[in-house]
Amino acid sequence: MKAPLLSIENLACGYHQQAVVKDLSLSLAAGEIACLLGPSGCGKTTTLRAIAGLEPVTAGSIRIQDRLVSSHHHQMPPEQRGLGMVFQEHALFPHLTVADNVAFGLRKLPSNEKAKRVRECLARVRLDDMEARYPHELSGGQQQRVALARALAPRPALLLLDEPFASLDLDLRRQLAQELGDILREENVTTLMVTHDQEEAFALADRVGVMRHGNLEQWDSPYNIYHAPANRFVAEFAGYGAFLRGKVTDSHSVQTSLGELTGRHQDSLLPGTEVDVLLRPEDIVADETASLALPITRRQFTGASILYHLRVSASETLLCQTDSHTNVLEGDTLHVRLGTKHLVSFAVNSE
Ligand SMILES: Nc1ncnc2c1ncn2[C@@H]1O[C@H](COP(=O)(O)OP(=O)(O)OP(=O)(O)O)[C@@H](O)[C@H]1O
Repeated sequence: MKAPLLSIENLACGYHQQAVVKDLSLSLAAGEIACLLGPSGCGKTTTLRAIAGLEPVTAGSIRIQDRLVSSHHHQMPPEQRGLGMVFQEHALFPHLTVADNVAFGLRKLPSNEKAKRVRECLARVRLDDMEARYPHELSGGQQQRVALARALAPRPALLLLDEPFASLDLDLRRQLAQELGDILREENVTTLMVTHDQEEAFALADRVGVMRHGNLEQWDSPYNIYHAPANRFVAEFAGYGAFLRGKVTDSHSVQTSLGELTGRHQDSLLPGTEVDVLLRPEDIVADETASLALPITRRQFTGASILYHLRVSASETLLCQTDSHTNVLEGDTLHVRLGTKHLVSFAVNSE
């Protein structure tokens, strides 16, 4: 089997004797795009900084292209790791033009090749007409594109992006995130990116890592993170959803207050086990002919769809997503049926 481009084994690192990243292992194949997600302070940036060689490692190892770059006993300097980086506050050189900023990492190339690569990278990020401008003459989004072009120019083995669009407004962020996917795939550059935005991660990544308290809870495809979450934390963190209490009846069903839910269980749970079943908004289907009618406690109109919060009991609320023409108002009831295709259930009180 081909060696992964990035391989991290049992990584631990932190600050001032305090462990921030604990026993983290993952691998990334060449050309793959991966996103790290997780609540603020869970160690995403620290992981990226350790890969970049900016933080020492207290245990475990990091390999890039099968070369050991970090372990407790060995730390290769950042500039020898073959990385491109765009970090949150990654300032461009203010006294250099856009073209000179992008050319910065290409000092070893002959000048005609350098100029060609600069033009190519600026075209990739759609800034080909801005070569002569200075950073202060660009918008925030354009500056981030230049930072990306600069990081891509030397054809890094691995690109590390730490919330590159965090400072931009939501519309621009979404647009750039979409373009970023195209740019990365055209350049065929292996990428590890930190983001707060789960939708951005799902849209962009081949692989998503969900972190909590310095641990990597799951490293998987976006589909599996969403539909087969490893635990309750991942289920709640990645995407909308609600839990409904029930009791396992057999390998294909759970009895709940709303009737029997059927589908294959993700894990083997013994009959009689009390569980919380994860129901995503698309598992609850609005259907005027359905006999089940639940009161609407909240209605979130997003333009393309509406997310209804439906009261099941004092402690249970379900979410139902419909197209935005379903014009039922808060306080009314919505007729729904349960449309689960598989069961994601966690034993009550499980982590
Ligand atoms: N230079 C530092 N010195 C000491 N502690 C630090 C330092 N940098 C980060 N930390 C601490 O390490 C923990 C992890 O921080 P990190 O920046 O990796 O989190 P994160 O998941 O990237 O968070 P965010 O999403 O808010 O950027 C936090 O508790 C933070 O306070």
